[in-house]
Amino acid sequence: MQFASLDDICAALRDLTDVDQKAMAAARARDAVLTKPPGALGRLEEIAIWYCGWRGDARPEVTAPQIIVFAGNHGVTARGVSAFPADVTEQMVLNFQAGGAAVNQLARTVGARMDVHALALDVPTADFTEGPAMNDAEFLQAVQTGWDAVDTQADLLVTGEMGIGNTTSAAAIAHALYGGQSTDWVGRGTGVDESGLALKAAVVAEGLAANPQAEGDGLEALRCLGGRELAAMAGAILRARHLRIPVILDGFICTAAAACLHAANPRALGHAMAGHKSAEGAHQALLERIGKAPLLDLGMRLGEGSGAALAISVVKAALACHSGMATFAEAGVSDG
Ligand SMILES: Cc1cc2ncn([C@H]3O[C@H](COP(=O)(O)O)[C@@H](O)[C@H]3O)c2cc1C
Ligand SMILES: O=C(O)c1cccnc1
Repeated sequence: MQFASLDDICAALRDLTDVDQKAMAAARARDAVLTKPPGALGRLEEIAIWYCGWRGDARPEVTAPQIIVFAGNHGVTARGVSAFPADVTEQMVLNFQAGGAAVNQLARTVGARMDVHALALDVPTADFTEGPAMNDAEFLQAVQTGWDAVDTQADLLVTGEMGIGNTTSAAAIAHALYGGQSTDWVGRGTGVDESGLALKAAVVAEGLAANPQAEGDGLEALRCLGGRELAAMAGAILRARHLRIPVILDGFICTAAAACLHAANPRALGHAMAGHKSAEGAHQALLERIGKAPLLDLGMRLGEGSGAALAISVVKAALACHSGMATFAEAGVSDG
């Protein structure tokens, strides 16, 4: 798929594959005869059945998870919204490539392949308090990068991001999609103080005033208030849907990108689970808006795909139990 216009993205959001009901029913039937009291594996059972449905296989394993980290720079950093300088985006890309970031260690721990895509780091997006962050061509190219980055052979996908200033971008998207006050959606990000938080809220309000077309419109919110790495995450999540690859969402920024797809089509995130609840203040509220309950709550607030990377181990474990356990009949255990 080549995205030549915003209409092409709308079409990809409309024509969605769906879960395989037969595989899901078979998985549910298998779950009911495994050697455990009914429901005793809690959410692991729900995860396994959901995964089987998307993979079209009643007894799969997770063997090829992929983590993709997208990086982009944000013009809005000129407003002083981050505790760190914008140069850190590129420096962290080098760190990812050298294997030194937190997400590298988590990827290795859970046996995931990791790819890094730096998107035009030398061309930051426009400051969204002055108009759209990206023009159509820039936006389409970023979405395309995400779409193309997904390994068609992957069986689980995590999208992560690096982009100094992007918690402000994510807050602006949430505010555009769900209203309320800008103060409802801003958080500490890399660690701004009280006055930094107030500045972020003012910048988010200005961003919405400068981009009224973003209000309630998923793709316009992503183009006008997002960044290249957010657009790429959305492109990758949408591609995964077309390939029936289940997705684990990461923290506040990843969830904001995903929420843009959800706003465009409420069915768009059926193949996605929330990996964790970030300590970024508004993440829980954002997850509620897209109807997702997080798997983990470890006080993490890093981004990079780190929380979702860790949650790969939960999904792997759920499928190891579902596909590896003996049934009552096989094990000769009385089924009550
Ligand atoms: C060394 C370092 C590594 C990171 N890895 C992810 N982020 C996270 O922090 C940034 C968002 O916070 P803000 O909006 O306050 O700039 C993003 O790049 C996010 O991925 C990092 C931030 C830093 C400083
Ligand atoms: O929730 C996140 O992903 C997050 C929070 C703060 C800073 N960076 C990322």
